[in-house]
Amino acid sequence: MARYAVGDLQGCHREFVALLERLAFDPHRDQLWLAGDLVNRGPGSLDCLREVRALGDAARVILGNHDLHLLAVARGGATLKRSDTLDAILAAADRDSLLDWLMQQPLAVAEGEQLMVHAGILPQWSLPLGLGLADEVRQRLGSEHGGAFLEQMYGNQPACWRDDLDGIERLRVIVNAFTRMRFIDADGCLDFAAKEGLDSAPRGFAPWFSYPRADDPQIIFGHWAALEGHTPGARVRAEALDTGCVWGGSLTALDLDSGERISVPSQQR
Ligand SMILES: Nc1ncnc2c1ncn2[C@@H]1O[C@H](COP(=O)(O)OP(=O)(O)OP(=O)(O)OP(=O)(O)OC[C@H]2O[C@@H](n3cnc4c(N)ncnc43)[C@H](O)[C@@H]2O)[C@@H](O)[C@H]1O
Repeated sequence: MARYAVGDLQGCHREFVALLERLAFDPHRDQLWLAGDLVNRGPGSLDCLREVRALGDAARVILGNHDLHLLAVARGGATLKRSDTLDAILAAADRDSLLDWLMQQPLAVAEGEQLMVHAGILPQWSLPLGLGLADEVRQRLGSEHGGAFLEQMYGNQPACWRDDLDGIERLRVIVNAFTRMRFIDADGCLDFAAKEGLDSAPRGFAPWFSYPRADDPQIIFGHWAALEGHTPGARVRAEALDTGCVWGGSLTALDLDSGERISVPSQQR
């Protein structure tokens, strides 16, 4: 059995198919972890959703900010943005079953010492605490209050985690850390403005992976395309897998057992 993790698809369906072929991926035998952002910005979001869901138990999926945006538009009253490419999903005959499936996905997946998250994990969250917090969001999304939560999810405040946060403020920090984080300060407060390379760090902020942790999981993440798969200065075991397929880069898989990276070139642009 082979186990692979793949970075952000963002609707890069042709590249996804090419990558699975390249891996000789067999869903009866192998396992595929997907680091979130299956959809948006690329042209094949609907096909990506269908393809991943069809993998059944062979796929382990987490939610990224764009997946949550799709859910917020479909079920939380949020509006589409001009750059969104989600119309085909919203108009699809199987829309509801796809969205029901997506809504059940977690914010984190862990096996042994390996953790997969979309954006990252705050350095002050141990692995068990982080998994518990991710589960709080999963339970809310999967509950009868899931739609109400999606209506309140957007927002940048509070920017800092506190153990005593509760209600929507608590859930919002959890969502933002797991799905939108790039730069944080020494107190673990999130910046939401800088999206590009490491030299775009605001004063007093640094990449989340440059802060040491008390434990040492291997942290597999996507989200940050400008890293181009690299984590210079990391003080944790971090594997950046968003190699910017939708921006003309490549789609990358990490062999979770050997550490080998396998990429196919983007066909976008
Ligand atoms: N709780 C919540 N609150 C608020 N919003 C929420 C939310 N939950 C979900 N959302 C939603 O999240 C969605 C995305 O928000 P945005 O704010 O538009 O997304 P983003 O940070 O740009 O994220 P993205 O995932 O696209 O980043 P990427 O690194 O690929 O691209 C980032 C930049 O990197 C650049 N880039 C890519 N490759 C690069 C490279 N090699 N070098 C330099 N720059 C590169 C790109 O040009 C791009 O500008 C929105 O629809 C929003 O509604």
